[in-house]
Amino acid sequence: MAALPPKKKQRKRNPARGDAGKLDRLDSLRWTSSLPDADDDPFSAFAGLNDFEGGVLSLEEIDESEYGLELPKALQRGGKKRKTQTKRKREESDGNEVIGDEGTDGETMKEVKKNKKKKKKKTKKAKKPKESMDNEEESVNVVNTNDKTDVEKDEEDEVDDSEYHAWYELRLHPLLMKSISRLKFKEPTPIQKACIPAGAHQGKDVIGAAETGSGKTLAFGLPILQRLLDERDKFERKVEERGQADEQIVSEGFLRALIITPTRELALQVTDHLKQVAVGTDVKVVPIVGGMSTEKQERLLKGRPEIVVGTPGRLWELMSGGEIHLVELHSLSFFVLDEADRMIDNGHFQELQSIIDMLPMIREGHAEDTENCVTASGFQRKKRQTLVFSATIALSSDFRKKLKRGSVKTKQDGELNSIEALSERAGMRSNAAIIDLTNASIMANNLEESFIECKEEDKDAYLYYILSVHGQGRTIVFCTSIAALRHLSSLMKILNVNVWTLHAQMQQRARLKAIDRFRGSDHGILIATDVAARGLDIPGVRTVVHYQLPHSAEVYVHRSGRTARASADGCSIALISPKESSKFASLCKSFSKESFKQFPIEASYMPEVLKRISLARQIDRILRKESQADKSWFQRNAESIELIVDDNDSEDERANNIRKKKASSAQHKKLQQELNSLLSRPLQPKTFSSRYLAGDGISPLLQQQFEELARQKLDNKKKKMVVIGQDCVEPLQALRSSGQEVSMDTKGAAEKRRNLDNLRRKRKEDKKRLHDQKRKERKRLKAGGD
Ligand SMILES: Nc1ncnc2c1ncn2[C@@H]1O[C@H](COP(=O)(O)OP(=O)(O)OP(=O)(O)O)[C@@H](O)[C@H]1O
Repeated sequence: MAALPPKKKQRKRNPARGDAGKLDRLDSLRWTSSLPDADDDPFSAFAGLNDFEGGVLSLEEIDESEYGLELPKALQRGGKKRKTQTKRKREESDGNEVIGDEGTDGETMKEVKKNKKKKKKKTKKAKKPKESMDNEEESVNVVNTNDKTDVEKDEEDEVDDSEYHAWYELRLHPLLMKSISRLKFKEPTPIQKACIPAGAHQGKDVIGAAETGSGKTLAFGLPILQRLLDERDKFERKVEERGQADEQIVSEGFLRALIITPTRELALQVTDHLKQVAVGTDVKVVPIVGGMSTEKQERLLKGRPEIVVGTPGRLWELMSGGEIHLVELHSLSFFVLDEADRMIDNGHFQELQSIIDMLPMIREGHAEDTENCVTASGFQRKKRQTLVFSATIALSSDFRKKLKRGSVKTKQDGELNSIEALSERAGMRSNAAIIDLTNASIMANNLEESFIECKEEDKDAYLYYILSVHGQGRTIVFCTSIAALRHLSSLMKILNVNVWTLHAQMQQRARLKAIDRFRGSDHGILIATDVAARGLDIPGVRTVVHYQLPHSAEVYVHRSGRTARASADGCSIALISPKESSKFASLCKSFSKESFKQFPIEASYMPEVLKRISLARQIDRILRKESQADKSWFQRNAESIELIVDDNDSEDERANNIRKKKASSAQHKKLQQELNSLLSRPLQPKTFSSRYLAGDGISPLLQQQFEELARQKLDNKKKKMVVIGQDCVEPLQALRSSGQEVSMDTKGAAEKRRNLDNLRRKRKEDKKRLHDQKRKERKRLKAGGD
């Protein structure tokens, strides 16, 4: 085991330098005062709050091969030294001299083409010897061995380079351009366009804010890869010029970029995304997250990956244990906080703070302190860059000034309580590029938001309506508490609605499997807590349902942002109970929204929906009771095998329990039969008539469905009855065709909320006064008695 991490170095405040700029928006969106009381929420809303880093999980090993985390074979056998990459890299990069700052736009793409041809020839040649490749060669590249087939496949696809001209001005390395064209990203997204020059070519720190799904991962990922490839090429040129190979330095592989994300799933996704872009390069990307075996991760780190993506908990566990690759940070060139505000949000960022304190100190205008460095190359000793990204970052308007003065405030006990304090502590410089591309509403442009006002107890029915009438495309249903999630998933299963669940108390393997299965199902339904709110990038999510409102506007933004990603569209539906209405109004106020679309409900479906829900709830109750009864059965059996269990039931009580169980089983059977008969026929409006296709007061949606039905009936007279609504109209379409804009009385709601807060405060003060009075009285009586 390596030695403990070096002691924290004392930091100097950065001297003021550079232009002062102001960021005059992004006020905090929080509505913390509205945190619901436990009794506000039938599912005890706080149960799911502790989602950070996955909550309490057993560290069951996940199946590494399923997530591309397997170790190189040579390492599995005990860790052989990495073969020098320089030569191989040089072969691959032959003719790639026109790169980075030195290349011109046109030349960069020409190089890609030229290399493609060369590569084609080489791949053909290389194919045979591959089988006889020695183990050392295999160990060199975890990514490349798998990736070569991708590259080969890609090369067979003819890509019209002219389609990618929008990327030219970003002057990316030819190998990166190759990946971009393979991924068919025709042009950089605005945040990529803005961040890549600052991060990749000007070596600046960057704070980036842009809407969800806008490509922020590559906005920080491409600058990292660009700089690594650039440095490598320059180094190789130098070596060639000198005529001697100082390969020791480069081939040893220090940690160059440390990317921290708030959740494990996000870390794995970011790793995957970067690997896709790093195809064909030697750069290795490794995820370090909880839920995997620590030993295996340590072996993974023996491969000396240049980029590590991880969650704070596991990273700090390994760092504080002296894991050599993670504590040799003198060559670290990038420190990245993805979804940075989430790290602040949650009170448990002690580990993150400790990690930041391990980073070598940066003095403005100097290379970082490298007095303890052993072999860092001159190229690697450049300044470390700090990149901080999120869709919802709140910065004070004078943040840049504060950075210059070094006066960003931390809490009194030295805890980092803001993204600003965190950034400064990580070494952010005052000339950082602050790029805020969020619009006034912060929401993604292609997202249609809507709401349904309903009683708390009717939420299940409305959700069932959405899923069964409009069950098109993937849907994510967000709950605030795990209790609500469990209730919902059980109910939906009883109703034969196939759902997957994701929450922090699940084992890591199950969490990843749920995501994988959801990803693999075109009309899948995922019921999740806020552990899935941030960063998850699953294509084809058409609808997000907020079954319970989240505790902050930021979380609402991130949840909704699981749909309408990249250039796709999508819709969100918030189910609002009377108790949540003032919270919802605050939300509208946060986004300066004066009106909101009401999701159209075809009321004539509801009697049937409610009937099914009522049966399902009764069955659910019986099942719960039965599982309780099963526990006492278990206790009885435990006794028979001499297991000591607490059981004070008398014989009579036991007999009684068995009788009850039998009775409830019979009732269960009856209810299930009734439900099955309802479920066996399609859900249809009560007023539906197969003979008359018109009626007064029907909604545009129903009208549209009737017309569709009429068309189909005409087409094929023998055809069976068409199911209205099902498989017809997805939520976004229904919303667009018949959603009504409703103006929000944000002032009235704010007033109501203030009154409620005042009332609560007054009650609390009265209680305290009464308590004090009683205490004094007791004291006085006691003194009198003495
Ligand atoms: N230039 C591009 N052109 C087209 N698609 C892109 C481009 N860059 C990234 N994407 C794709 O857009 C999707 C969203 O990207 P990404 O996950 O990085 O968004 P994000 O801004 O980080 O979102 P969030 O804030 O929710 O975490 C991904 O599927 C990614 O592959």
